[in-house]
Amino acid sequence: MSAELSPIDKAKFVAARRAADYVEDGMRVGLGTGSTAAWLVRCLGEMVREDGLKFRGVPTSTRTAELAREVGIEVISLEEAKWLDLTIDGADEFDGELNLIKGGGGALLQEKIVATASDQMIVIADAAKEVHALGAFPLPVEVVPFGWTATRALVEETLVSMDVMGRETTLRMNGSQPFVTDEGNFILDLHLDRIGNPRQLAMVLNQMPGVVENGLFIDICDVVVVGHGDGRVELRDINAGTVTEDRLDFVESDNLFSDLGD
Ligand SMILES: O=C(CO)[C@H](O)[C@H](O)COP(=O)(O)O
Repeated sequence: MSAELSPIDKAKFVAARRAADYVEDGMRVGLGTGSTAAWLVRCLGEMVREDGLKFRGVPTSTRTAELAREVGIEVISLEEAKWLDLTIDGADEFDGELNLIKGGGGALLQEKIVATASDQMIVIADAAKEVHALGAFPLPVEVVPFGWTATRALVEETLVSMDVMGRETTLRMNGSQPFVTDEGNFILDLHLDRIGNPRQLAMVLNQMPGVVENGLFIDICDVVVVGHGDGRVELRDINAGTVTEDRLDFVESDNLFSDLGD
């Protein structure tokens, strides 16, 4: 029941539920990864089953693909879709220009490919994800396993030369083994505190041998749907500014929210 969910889960839910309204019949939609994106996938599954919504989804991870199929969404590959009307995904941080850090769930590579193959990217996030400057959340960088220690050394040297604050770099682990992405790569997490020039850092990182992709999403996101634990939703549109809506009706909806909370 809704009362058992924490304010943060309610915030994620209302953001996801509001963003689901952007999906229309016939669309090809990129489906993000993470706990907020999982709420979205469940909401969309409900809309497919209960309201007859007809769309096809391109998942950004095996986890999301499994959940999407489970809830009744038609899943296709990006190759089949060719181009997407919309991608809806979570984020670890967003700033005032709607630039993002993503990859906390390790799916940044597929997420960036899918988002940039879309007419529009909508991010769903609880209000705690908003920052003045990106970088408090460790920046994920996907690297090929071959020579990863050399790649890490190069990344660290470059951060020093760019005078980026922080600079500690850790290999993401899954128990005693390195975490392996869906594409078979490793992830370095860059503990930077504050990124002064995210655009420059994103470009520099991607020029290094061994780096596959980084978690900075610059000029990719069009709208952030910000959820609050009391049911309020803010729409931050890169062109239209901020609109606030009271969506307690989502939280109080017995047949949707309470089912999803199980
Ligand atoms: O980038 C991501 C996965 O790679 C997620 O969108 C990000 O980590 C946010 O996750 P959550 O919604 O669980 O807070």
